[in-house]
Amino acid sequence: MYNKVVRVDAIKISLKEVSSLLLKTGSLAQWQLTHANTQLTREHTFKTFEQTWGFLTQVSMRAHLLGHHPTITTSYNKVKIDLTTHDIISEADKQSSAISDIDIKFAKRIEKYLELYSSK
Ligand SMILES: C[C@H](O)[C@H](O)[C@H]1CNC2=NC(N)=NC(=O)C2=N1
Repeated sequence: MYNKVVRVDAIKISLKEVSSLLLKTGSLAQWQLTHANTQLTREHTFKTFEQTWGFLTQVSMRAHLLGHHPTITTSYNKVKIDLTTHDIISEADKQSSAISDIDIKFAKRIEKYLELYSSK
């Protein structure tokens, strides 16, 4: 069981590394780089409303565990998830967010959850 909460610093991931994960052969092939390459976005359509909220419940519980909270947009059986790390100031243009190791870790976990649901 988890009996301690440890705060870890997010580590910025290079655009090159992120892009390699998004390739057709990459583990995040279904994700997109958005918002001027500061966010990872995944869209999915579920067969039913119940499946949608079963999935979102898993995501919300994991977000709470990680202390890392995606922006979630949902309508009936459609879900859009945006992941970014606000705690990193991107050197490029001092944007308020960038993609970190925690976003990659969470995105991979989300792919595992999605394997449990057949899409529409
Ligand atoms: C202090 C707090 O844990 C941090 O600000 C967390 C909160 N949740 C977060 N969620 C996301 N998506 N990005 C963050 O950088 C982030 N930071």
